[in-house]
Amino acid sequence: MAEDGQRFGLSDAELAAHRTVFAGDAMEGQVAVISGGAGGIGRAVAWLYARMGARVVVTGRKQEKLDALVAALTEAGHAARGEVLDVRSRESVDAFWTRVWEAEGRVDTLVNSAGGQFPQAAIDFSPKGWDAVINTNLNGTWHMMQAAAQRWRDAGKGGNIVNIVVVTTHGLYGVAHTIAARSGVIGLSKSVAVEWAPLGIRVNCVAPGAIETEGWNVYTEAARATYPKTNPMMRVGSAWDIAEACGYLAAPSGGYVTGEVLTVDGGGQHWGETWTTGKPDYFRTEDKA
Ligand SMILES: CCCCCCC/C=C/C(=O)SCCNC(=O)CCNC(=O)[C@H](O)C(C)(C)COP(=O)(O)OP(=O)(O)OC[C@H]1O[C@@H](n2cnc3c(N)ncnc32)[C@H](O)[C@@H]1OP(=O)(O)O
Ligand SMILES: NC(=O)C1=CN([C@@H]2O[C@H](COP(=O)(O)OP(=O)(O)OC[C@H]3O[C@@H](n4cnc5c(N)ncnc54)[C@H](OP(=O)(O)O)[C@@H]3O)[C@@H](O)[C@H]2O)C=CC1
Repeated sequence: MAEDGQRFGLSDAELAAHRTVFAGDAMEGQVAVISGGAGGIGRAVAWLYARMGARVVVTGRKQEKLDALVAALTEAGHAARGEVLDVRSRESVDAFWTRVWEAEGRVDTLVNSAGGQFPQAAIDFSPKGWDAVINTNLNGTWHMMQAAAQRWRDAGKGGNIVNIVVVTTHGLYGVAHTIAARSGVIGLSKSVAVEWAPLGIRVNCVAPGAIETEGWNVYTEAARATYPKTNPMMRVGSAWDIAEACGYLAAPSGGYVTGEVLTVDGGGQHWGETWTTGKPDYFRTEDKA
């Protein structure tokens, strides 16, 4: 957590009222599972999907965060429940999917938003730190994807998966572990989009740019202050920007889209610099002219 313990992102009240282009029945009668569902992006997805008519099942490691979100959604008249789940444990993931299927009778959409990393020069990564990031972001995402796909195959009915990743088109300084993990998720998603098409399963990724959420507490204030300048729009995005991309992919609007990476970064992959650990002198070419 940052020294200042600052709060970032949208509140439940804001997410409940945020303007949306999606119809209130776009996901009517459907069930959506959202890992990391009480985090900044996952929470926005949960609110949007609930407002589109879906029953939402949110998971994460912290019971109190899930309870608060479920209470807010329920109070607003939406169907929601939360379950503690560490996506790194394959055993827990399988047990979770068995319970959800028994309780809900179906799942239509899985959004993998559980994830994260810490900023550090790659040369200093400890084996434990590397494993934490790879196990959470690559293995955890895979556990959820495969467990969902197996249930869809066994039920003879498809579904769709949205994996929240990171923009991997160029080196992102200070987070090489996560670029390795997310590149794996993107490659995996493209491969299984093909393998699982006969099962009626679509698999896509959303790659956010700098999106203001509580997850930003892991970065220094100085690094965060540069995030608006990482893209040609010269501003950060909100979790709602990512939620609406997930809405497009899960609803019938995304019905002919699979194996795709939808980048929502204000154009940051085309212009801009991101320095999660600060810009080293070596790269300050403007001072060396
Ligand atoms: C295109 C432009 C975009 C730019 C924006 C920035 C890019 C991305 C931003 C985001 O994604 S923000 C939202 C995501 N949220 C987070 O990242 C939250 C913080 N991260 C996590 O919680 C990660 O999931 C985690 C770090 C993998 C958590 O895993 P775990 O719970 O197992 O962690 P720990 O037990 O705390 O640590 C395990 C191990 O990892 C090493 N380590 C952890 N933190 C640091 C650190 N700050 N510095 C160095 N090393 C760290 C360390 O080895 C830990 O072991 P111990 O030393 O504690 O024994
Ligand atoms: N915000 C941004 O600028 C960007 C975000 N992203 C990615 O988007 C995703 C969501 O990030 P965001 O919402 O911003 O971050 P948050 O930190 O707010 O949310 C991440 C959530 O993931 C959950 N989580 C972490 N590890 C595990 C685990 N092992 N098992 C289950 N749940 C876990 C946490 O739940 P709990 O606290 O309960 O453990 C947390 O609620 C992440 O993958 C992130 O890296 C990508 C690019 C930019």
